[in-house]
Amino acid sequence: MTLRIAEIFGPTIQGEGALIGEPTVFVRTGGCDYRCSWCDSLHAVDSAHRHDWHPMSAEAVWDEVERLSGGTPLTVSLSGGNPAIQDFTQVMALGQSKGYRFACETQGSIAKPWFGALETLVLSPKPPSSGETVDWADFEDCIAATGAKTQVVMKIVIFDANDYDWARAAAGRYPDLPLYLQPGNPDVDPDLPIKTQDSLDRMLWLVEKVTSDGWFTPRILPQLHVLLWGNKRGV
Ligand SMILES: C[S@@+](CC[C@H](N)C(=O)[O-])C[C@H]1O[C@@H](n2cnc3c(N)ncnc32)[C@H](O)[C@@H]1O
Ligand SMILES: Nc1nc2[nH]cc(C(=O)O)c2c(=O)[nH]1
Ligand code: SF4
Ligand SMILES: [Mg+2]
Repeated sequence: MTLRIAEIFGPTIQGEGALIGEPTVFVRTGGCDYRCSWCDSLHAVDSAHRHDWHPMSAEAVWDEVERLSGGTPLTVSLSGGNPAIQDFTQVMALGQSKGYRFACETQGSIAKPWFGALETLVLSPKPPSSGETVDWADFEDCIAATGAKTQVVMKIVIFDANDYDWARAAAGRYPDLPLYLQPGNPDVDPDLPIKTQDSLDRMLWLVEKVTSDGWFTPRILPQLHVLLWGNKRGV
């Protein structure tokens, strides 16, 4: 079984959501069934970049994760693109036999049996500003594919008031899923610096909106890696 890999990098810290701050190695797959207008990882989505994606065996992926982590077990973050297009059964079996844990970031459009072996499944349904439309039946198939030990969380990116209203309705559908809100980053060019004050202003806007509405369910977090490194790749 060959995997299409855009990049493997780390150790870094998880910059988003439930596991923020946790040391991790990222495995980023190539290819996505979505085309979000504001995607910050187009190098792993757009087929114009497919020549930079590497076909790798599960063993080769695992060897690289082990090398980067110096053989010390940590949480491996599967992201992309949409990692759910591919089959991580073997990579996870190799890692878990050595005490590594696995988290996966996906939009929730494709369910896979290997979700059942994940420690953490981060579902990030896409709000209207993305230009995509969520199929909630597919989303629920993803939840149903997880196992008893899998922590399932929802992380929603918010660019504007319309996204915010949409997130409230989406959260209402899944009251049992821990919810994380993350302000959208409109400046995703890896060659340009981010506007830090603008990022903080978007974060503040979101915090003030949630608190003034008395909506006390979500946690609001920035993309910590973007604040630290901007849009640099491989961190
Ligand atoms: C690049 S995606 C890859 C995984 C999967 N395709 C997904 O969207 O969940 C990883 C995370 O980055 C978020 N993201 C992508 N572009 C973003 C942006 N411009 N600002 C904030 N978050 C963004 C996504 O919503 C997702 O939670
Ligand atoms: N440090 C760091 N944290 C992240 N959390 C989600 C990421 C992603 O692109 O999936 C990401 C990433 O690319 N880097
Ligand atoms: S689903 Fe994720 S990887 Fe795919 S285009 Fe949207 S943000 Fe990018
Ligand atoms: Mg990212």
